[in-house]
Amino acid sequence: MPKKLSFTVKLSLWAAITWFGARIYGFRLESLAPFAVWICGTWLSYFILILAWRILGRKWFSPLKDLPGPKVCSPRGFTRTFGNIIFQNASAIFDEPLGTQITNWVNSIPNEGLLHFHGFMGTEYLVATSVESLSDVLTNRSYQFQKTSGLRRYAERFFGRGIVIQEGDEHKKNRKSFVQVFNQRQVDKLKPILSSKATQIVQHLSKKCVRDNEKTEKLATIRVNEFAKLISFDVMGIIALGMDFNSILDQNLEIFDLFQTLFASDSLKKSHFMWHNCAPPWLVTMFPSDIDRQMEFAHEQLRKSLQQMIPEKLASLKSTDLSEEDILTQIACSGSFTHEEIIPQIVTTLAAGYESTASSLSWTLCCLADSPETQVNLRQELLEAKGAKDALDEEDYERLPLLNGVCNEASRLYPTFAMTLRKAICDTYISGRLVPAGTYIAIVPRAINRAHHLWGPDAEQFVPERWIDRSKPEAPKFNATGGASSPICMLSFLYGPRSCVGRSLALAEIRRVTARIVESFHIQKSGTSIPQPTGWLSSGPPPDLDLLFSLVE
Ligand code: HEM
Repeated sequence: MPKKLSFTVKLSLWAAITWFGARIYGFRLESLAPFAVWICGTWLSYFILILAWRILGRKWFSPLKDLPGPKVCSPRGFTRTFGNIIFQNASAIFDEPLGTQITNWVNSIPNEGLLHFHGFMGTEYLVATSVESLSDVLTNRSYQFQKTSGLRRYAERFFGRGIVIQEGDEHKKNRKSFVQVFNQRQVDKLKPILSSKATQIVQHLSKKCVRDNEKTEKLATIRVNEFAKLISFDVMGIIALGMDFNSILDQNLEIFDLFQTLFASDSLKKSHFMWHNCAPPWLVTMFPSDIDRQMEFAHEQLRKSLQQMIPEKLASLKSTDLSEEDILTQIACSGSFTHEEIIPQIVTTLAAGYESTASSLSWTLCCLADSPETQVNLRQELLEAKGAKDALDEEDYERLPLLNGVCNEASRLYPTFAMTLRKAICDTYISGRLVPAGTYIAIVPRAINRAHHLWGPDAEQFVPERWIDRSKPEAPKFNATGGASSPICMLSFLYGPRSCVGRSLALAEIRRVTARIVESFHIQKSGTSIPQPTGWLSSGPPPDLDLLFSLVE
């Protein structure tokens, strides 16, 4: 079967079908109604032929058809047979919570590193499930797999052309500059700023506890995801732009709302993205929705502010001799980008870091609320490390085994980017298997992070201990792979040349805020269990989830 029908072949096919349609329906017609029947009939024939070609052709002739995979699951609300033929397992791609079906397949279908399934109109998907297949997609041949055109179009329209959606040589070149901006020395310089922000958060929470409940227990109900977003917004302001928005103190909330409009990933955004992904671009442009307008407005406002800030930053730098640590300054001074290129890079970085860090922090606090024993042990670890000091040293946060275990385990169980898709741009190989160009590869951090064959039978439970090496009981230390055979088994930040450049920074922030909160508060659930993740691209706890914070005496 040919890999791709060229445009000329498609056009000839279309012309032939139209001609046949005309022969069948058209030549005997005299009025307008039959003419409409002719048009519809022609297109229906065309549609059925393409459908049969795409669905049955791919099913019968696919070189991947012998790979194990799931049976077709019936999409809800559609007549079984018709729905099955058209949609097949497409619901696995837009699942809620994202990646749940694929996680079940990975844990229930025996395979040797690759699962295979068909999606909408017979589109072929592979799921990489072993260290070898993941290494091929994410490191060895990473530039042969690109992000989907739907995602790139969407991100470019609303965030601009930043590193997250760049491919090939353009990505390689810009990645080098980003790696320099986010290097360890740079992150180390930002750590004291993160610590002082964490202190401010705790002071604010303490006041809230007293304010909310003066008479009885000092208890406050915190809408955890909302709260984490304010923290993340303030921290992104500091690290990306060099300014503290102080939204945690109710300042600059109008800029926070712009961030929310642009970057928040809720269920409305999911349908918005699905529409942008599935409908032809001209149709999307022709019928702009309210969300389109709001996001474009927010993007424009952010762009204008950045446009104003860049020359000011560069001018102030001449006098301060490059002492500022924020990403905007660093990118502006790297000399790798023009003024116009800096803006989309910054907006994309904000998009990549804002919601993801907020969700990871929320999940860490939720997991601790669900595991009171871990909370007590962690408080103990923090108290012992602090000893007679006023506060932990910066190195303590990176060293303490349970603190690191808790943060890594929460982010393993609840990866904020639960699934991402790639498309093979040429014929290539994964685990020695030929993969034809055009095949989609589902990289599913939720499934890999919870895979029993990689993490053991307790893969779906919260076990911070797996990250602690107790081979020397008197000196337990952090185990960077969590007991898995390779670091690639923990995919929350992905792996290889397209992995998260902000990983160290995000973890440094989460550690500091978590440690300061656990030192000062007991965290309790308000319901009976931890809820399921919600959201489109990044999955966080439901927006209305409350946690109860009470002051530690
Ligand atoms: C816990 C928080 C975070 C998580 C879970 C996370 C996760 C990820 C993941 C999974 C990717 C790869 C996306 C893909 O290719 O499909 C990514 C890319 C990226 N992240 Fe993060 N991220 C976090 C925080 C941050 C922060 C704080 C920043 C910056 C301040 C940041 C900047 C970036 C950038 C620039 C990329 C694009 C890298 C590239 O394409 O080469 N991230 N992140």
